Amino acid sequence: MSDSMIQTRNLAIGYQLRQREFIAWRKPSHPASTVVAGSINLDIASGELVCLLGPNGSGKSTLMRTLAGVQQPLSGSVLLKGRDMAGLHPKEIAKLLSLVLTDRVMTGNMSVYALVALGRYPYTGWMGTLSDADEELVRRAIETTGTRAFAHRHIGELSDGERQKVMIARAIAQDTPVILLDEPTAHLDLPNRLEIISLLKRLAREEGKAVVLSTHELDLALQASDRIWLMKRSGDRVCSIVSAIPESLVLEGHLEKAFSRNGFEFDQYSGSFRFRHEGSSQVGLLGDGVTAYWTRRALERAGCRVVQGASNIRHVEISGDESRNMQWRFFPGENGEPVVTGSLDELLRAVVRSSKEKEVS
Ligand SMILES: Nc1ncnc2c1ncn2[C@@H]1O[C@H](COP(=O)(O)OP(=O)(O)OP(=O)(O)O)[C@@H](O)[C@H]1O
Repeated sequence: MSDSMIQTRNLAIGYQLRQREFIAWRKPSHPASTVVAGSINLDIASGELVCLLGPNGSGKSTLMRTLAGVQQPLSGSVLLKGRDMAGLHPKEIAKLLSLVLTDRVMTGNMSVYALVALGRYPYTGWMGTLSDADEELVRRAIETTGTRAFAHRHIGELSDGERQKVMIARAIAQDTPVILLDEPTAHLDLPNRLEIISLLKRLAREEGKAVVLSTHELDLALQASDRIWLMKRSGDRVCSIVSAIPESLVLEGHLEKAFSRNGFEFDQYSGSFRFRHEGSSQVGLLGDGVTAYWTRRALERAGCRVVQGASNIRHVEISGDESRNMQWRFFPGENGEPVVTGSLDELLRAVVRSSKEKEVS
């Protein structure tokens, strides 16, 4: 790819054993390092937003740190704009790549403006004096991230969401073609998560940045990313990474396999995991649209196995115009009188009552 920003070539990531551990464990067969993931061949181009997904402990932070040059690869290489990172001076790397970590920053007494201005350090002299152009970039980063309202405050006084935006502002002020973010949406409420993801999408689309963020938000990753890097554990506990567009990962069953747990099932239609309801009593459901969808969810939660369109068993018929005058008719079967309800709550009580009566008889 000609506008490739980061490429990895046969990269292996992980940890060298500390000398004490190495001596304690030393046997001819014992390795001197722990490989977290291997055979990693990834590529991100400018203008792309990539989400890095994977179960806890699969190695997302380790990969982020290795891509950022904060941690050495065990083997293989990382290329930044086609140049091997191992041969680049830290200042050169800082002009190409910025890293946003979630850890609480130890700069509580620093003002927001001063922290964002730190993003200009690769371009300033040892005194850190900002030129007019630097100041302008800092102001623009503050505007872009919507942090102007608290630019004069101290970092220690900010909420998690506000602080996260400031850390992103610092990365924007650093003005690098690549931005890496380790769990930028952790601890944030839904509106803040959406705001941060749409800001990152804008940076990719409008400013041509290559953005990689690690996250546990499956739904956001499926909606927002151009590509997902999914860390998958294989038999020997070393992870491998699948890189694909979100829809292919769902259709090919990779997400389901990577996060599968007993008691949960992956719904390929919504791209989300949900409780596996082992309902034994069957209930037919006649109706469609959003009301039918939530009626089905309610019946499953109450322990029913829902059979769409079946009217030859006990069943529910929905009528009404979605927003008003909704009616649920429950036919309990065996010539029982139908129960008509105007709310889902009442319907559920009628169905549960009938299930209990069936169990007793
Ligand atoms: N400093 C370290 N020394 C040795 N092993 C480490 C070190 N840091 C992390 N690990 C191990 O490396 C593996 C990957 O950890 P990492 O933090 O990269 O995973 P993660 O996918 O980011 O996890 P999470 O989703 O829980 O944040 C884990 O088994 C972890 O125990």
